[in-house]
Amino acid sequence: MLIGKYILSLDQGTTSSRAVLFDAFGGVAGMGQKEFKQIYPQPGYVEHDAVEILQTTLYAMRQAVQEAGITASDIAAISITNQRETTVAWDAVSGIPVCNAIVWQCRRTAPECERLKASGMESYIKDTTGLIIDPYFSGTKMKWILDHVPAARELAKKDRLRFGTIDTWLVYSLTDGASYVTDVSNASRTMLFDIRKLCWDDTMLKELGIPRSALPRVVESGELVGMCLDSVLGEEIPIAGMAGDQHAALFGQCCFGKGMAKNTYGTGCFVLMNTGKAPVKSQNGLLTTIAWKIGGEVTYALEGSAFNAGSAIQWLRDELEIIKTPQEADMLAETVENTGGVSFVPAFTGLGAPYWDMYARGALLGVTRGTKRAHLCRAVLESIALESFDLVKTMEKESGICISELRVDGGASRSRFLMQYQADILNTRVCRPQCLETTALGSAMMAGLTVGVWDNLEELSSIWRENTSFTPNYDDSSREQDISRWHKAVNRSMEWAK
Ligand SMILES: Nc1ncnc2c1ncn2[C@@H]1O[C@H](COP(=O)(O)OP(=O)(O)O)[C@@H](O)[C@H]1O
Ligand SMILES: O=P(O)(O)OC[C@H](O)CO
Repeated sequence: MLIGKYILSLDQGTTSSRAVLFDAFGGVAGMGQKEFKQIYPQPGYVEHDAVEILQTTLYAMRQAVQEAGITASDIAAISITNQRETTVAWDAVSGIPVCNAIVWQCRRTAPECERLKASGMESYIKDTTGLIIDPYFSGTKMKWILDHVPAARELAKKDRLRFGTIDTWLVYSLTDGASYVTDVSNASRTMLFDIRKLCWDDTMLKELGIPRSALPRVVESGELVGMCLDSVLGEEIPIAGMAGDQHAALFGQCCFGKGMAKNTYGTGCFVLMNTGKAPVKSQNGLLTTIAWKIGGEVTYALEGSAFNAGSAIQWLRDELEIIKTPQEADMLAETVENTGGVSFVPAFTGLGAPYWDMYARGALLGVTRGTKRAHLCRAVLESIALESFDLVKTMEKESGICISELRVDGGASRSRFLMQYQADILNTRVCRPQCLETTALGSAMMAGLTVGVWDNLEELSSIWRENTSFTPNYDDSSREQDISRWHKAVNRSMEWAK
């Protein structure tokens, strides 16, 4: 352990850019955070401004360092973890994006996905990339940009177009174009990457018309990839770790052993299970993905993804304006004994695992004249636990492993009501660690291993500490009733936008 040095972990999420400064004991020495605009140009479309993502990241980095009262020379390395699949396209010469980033939640490429399904590519895509055909992944987003943004096509002709997920965009910008890289975990979310051979897949590139020159070099999750410019924090700092946020969270929860799983409650909910050194092909609507590659060794994971979770709480706050803060939803939910028969399905942008319905849309059912906002808040919070129930049960069925303890993190895991209901509905212990910035911590751990702040996984495991445990306290018949009503509601929401 290298005491006295810090890792600056950049966690670029769907709703905010964060920077967390960790010390060698995994303690948080400083933090910066800034929300940015969510752009909804039309129903089903979600965009971000990539320049705003960079600016908010720079702001958060400086804020974290200032809060800790340290200087750049105290920072051993920077690590990057990011919302995955969100796709940026830019000009290699100017470094300027050609359009807004297309966010992972965006449904605009549903027609292209229909075409891929009709062309009989489904099983090839599943075998090669581990993924299911859905607008979620970056490949069809890149094709959409090439098809609809004339500047992108022009740049592609001149070999000047650069595509990237957010990790790539940030490293490129922080190194002034010197490093054009992505890590294996992010690459495995593009639908263009062969997760066994660990290279871009020519068949998929050809199928979607993506030029090879417009894709980054693929690196390990813990690797020295470049130097962050001295103009950012006053001195050059090595960038030594990169991973998709859900993969970093699995690492930060110290799920190093086969069969260990976590659920992250951010904008969406993502259950990942470490499946060891070989990819497991899912028969039940889960994704096969690369967890990380460290020290030359690849670890694989199974993933269940739900697209909307914390975003439903934000919807109560920002669109319905019936709460002022997420905490208020929690408080209101506790004031009623149940939802009063109300069910909510947060399918704002379709349904992910295990349903994979790109045409599902949000549903609010069972509303009566007596329905109060407290019932609605409770129904929204319960829906997050119920969709996670589907993910966990599918994971158990697929892996044959019973998840006896669910490690949780992410913004919405702060909700006491949600965590207790999660334990109740799963009939499983839910365990929340001391550090809820698990994504940032996991990414810091990857970089820390690279630069020698930590020496091995055992040392990292000693950093992880449980903070709160939620034990199930619900009777079987109520549990069964809630689950069956949830599935009835999910069925009503399906294919709504078709
Ligand atoms: N105290 C809280 N109770 C419930 N939900 C919360 C609370 N604090 C934050 N959230 C939810 O957490 C989400 C943000 O979590 P975060 O992990 O930062 O997500 P992301 O990385 O997707 O931006 C928001 O959608 C918000 O609704
Ligand atoms: O921003 P988050 O934390 O909800 O994570 C988004 C996921 O990476 C999308 O795949």
